[in-house]
Amino acid sequence: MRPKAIYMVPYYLVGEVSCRLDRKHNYSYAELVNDLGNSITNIITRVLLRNSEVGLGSYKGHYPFFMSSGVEQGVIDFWTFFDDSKHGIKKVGSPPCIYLYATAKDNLKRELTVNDLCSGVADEVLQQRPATVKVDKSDCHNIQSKTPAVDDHDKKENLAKEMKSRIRAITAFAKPSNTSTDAQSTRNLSRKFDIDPDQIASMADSMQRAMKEVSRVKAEVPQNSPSECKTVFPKKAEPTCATSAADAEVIVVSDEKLHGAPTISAADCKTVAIKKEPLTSTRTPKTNDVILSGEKSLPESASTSSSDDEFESRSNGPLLFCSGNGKTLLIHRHRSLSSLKPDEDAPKHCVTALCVELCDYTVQFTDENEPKILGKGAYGKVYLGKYSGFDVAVKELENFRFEDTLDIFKEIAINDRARSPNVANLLAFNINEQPPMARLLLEYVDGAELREVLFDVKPDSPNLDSLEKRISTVKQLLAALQYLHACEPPIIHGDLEPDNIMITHDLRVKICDFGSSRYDGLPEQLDPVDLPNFTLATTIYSAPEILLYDQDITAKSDVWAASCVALEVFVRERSWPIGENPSKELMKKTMLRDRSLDYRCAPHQLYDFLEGGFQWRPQKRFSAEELSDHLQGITWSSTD
Ligand SMILES: Nc1ncnc2c1ncn2[C@@H]1O[C@H](COP(=O)(O)OP(=O)(O)OP(=O)(O)O)[C@@H](O)[C@H]1O
Repeated sequence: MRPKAIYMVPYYLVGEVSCRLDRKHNYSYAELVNDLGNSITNIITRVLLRNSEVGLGSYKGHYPFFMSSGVEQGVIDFWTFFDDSKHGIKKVGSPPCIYLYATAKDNLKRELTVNDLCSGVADEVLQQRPATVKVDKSDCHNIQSKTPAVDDHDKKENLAKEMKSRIRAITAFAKPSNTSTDAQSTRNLSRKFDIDPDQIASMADSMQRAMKEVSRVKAEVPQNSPSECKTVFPKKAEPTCATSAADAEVIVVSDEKLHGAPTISAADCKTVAIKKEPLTSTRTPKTNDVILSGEKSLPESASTSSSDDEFESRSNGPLLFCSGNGKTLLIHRHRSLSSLKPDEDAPKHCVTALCVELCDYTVQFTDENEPKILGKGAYGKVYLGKYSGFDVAVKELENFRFEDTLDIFKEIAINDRARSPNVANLLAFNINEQPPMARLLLEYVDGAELREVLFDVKPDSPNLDSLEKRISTVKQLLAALQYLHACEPPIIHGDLEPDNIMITHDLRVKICDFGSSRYDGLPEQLDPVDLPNFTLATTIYSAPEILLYDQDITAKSDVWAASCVALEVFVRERSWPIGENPSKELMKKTMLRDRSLDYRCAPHQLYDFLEGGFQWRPQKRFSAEELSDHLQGITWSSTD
């Protein structure tokens, strides 16, 4: 039997780094960080943390991805893991393998695959001085074709040995206990491996930090986590700003504070400093924002310091879940906070927060000992779960093909980024390749689908029995849409319909299911939706350009769908009178015949609003913002 060879290749560079998700889609580092980046970098980090014991030779997860161990101003340290026994080096290159695309300072641009790393091409590339090598991006592909296939077992073993010896040498050099990291030993190592001494010093520095992080994570990840990974969440995502978990009971720091402070002390934890910046359509989230969500908004009065006594006597459950920029925060229930009433109208403060906590969830069972199912979708079921005492929704996606993993990453990345009070926010996730299973832990929406609220009312469903409630529902829906479209890059939901919109018992709107979403305006090759197996669902909420002309979803097609939903909310009838699931052909025929929906049964004040939303040509159609403004401007009389 072949020995199970697991290699970890430390790979360092100073400069930009980008990664590509498959052969076709390149992501520059800037895009990685600013657009998909926060999510993707962190997703990968999280996957690895959750599915693996990180450290030399102990990767047990299924993803031959790299792990970012902290990004600081253009310097990224990461390791590449690949598991020879599971995927084989030959497998490298088939999606969803992540390629590393190294761009050292100045003009050195080379695409590196794991194959390259293994065969030494990476080292060659890295050894070339950025200033003296100018490689055009178009050359990237050549590297791959020039790279010899590493099929031969002995050859792989030799490469592995070589890699390991390098790792050992640099690791020994970088060990915190090694006091001989002087100029001489740097020179020795530099000669031995033919690497620039400055680079050696920076590698050693990175390595030291990385090793510290690895030991910390290793100590924190429970032993049984890799196989039973469903309950494991990362402890901490941002080593450079980290504090110890013990300090992390209540940490909400303002942007300024986080940026200015390399560490957060226990004293900071006792101070809840809220950055008072409400999220509006014009104020889209910034990279470091974390938007409070969860059970309660943190009321303004919480921004005062609390006494030590109170701090000590907090109870166990987290008060708020925050996540964003890879940092997930559980702010624990604090006596002084928990006694406060939730402030319905509190602005959704943007705060920067850090520290995530290792946490478990369990699925909740009915009296008949069956898991409580909240809903079903195309891929799997959504269960009611419990997480640190709080109800959560656990969306399980099963039996997807390995190639579908990218789609799932996309849903996760977008859901993670789409943080709004009117979105069912993503709290955590994990992905298992074998058996194929992805779990998204979402904020639980205690209510019902809008479809049920409108068309299948149950006695305990939230109800929209007054005009005021219906107006508020549509306003919230448009606010959510406006927010998504104002993100940078804009997020297109792509599947707005009453099944994917939930209404809580206190009549808050929460948009779910980002499975069909995409980022708008990214060039085609950057768009993760542009995958071979991606098909757009057409429903009675599809805009004409999608249904009739097979165009891509856009912000304007979301507006069409939202207008259909708005009409349904107001008239409590299906927008198109052709049943719930008409065939595509019937839909097309009806749309071509009628050209527009009949909205004469809606309140007359809404005619202009609906006309704006149902403009046939997307260019003429209102934006979510215009629609929202229009609705705000309508005056209703008491008899309406
Ligand atoms: N956060 C949540 N809280 C409560 N219920 C939820 C939540 N998320 C989803 N559900 C329920 O589960 C159902 C299916 O969820 P969702 O639409 O996200 O799954 P899906 O597999 O993506 O579905 P689709 O087939 O539409 O793609 C929803 O319609 C809703 O009833």
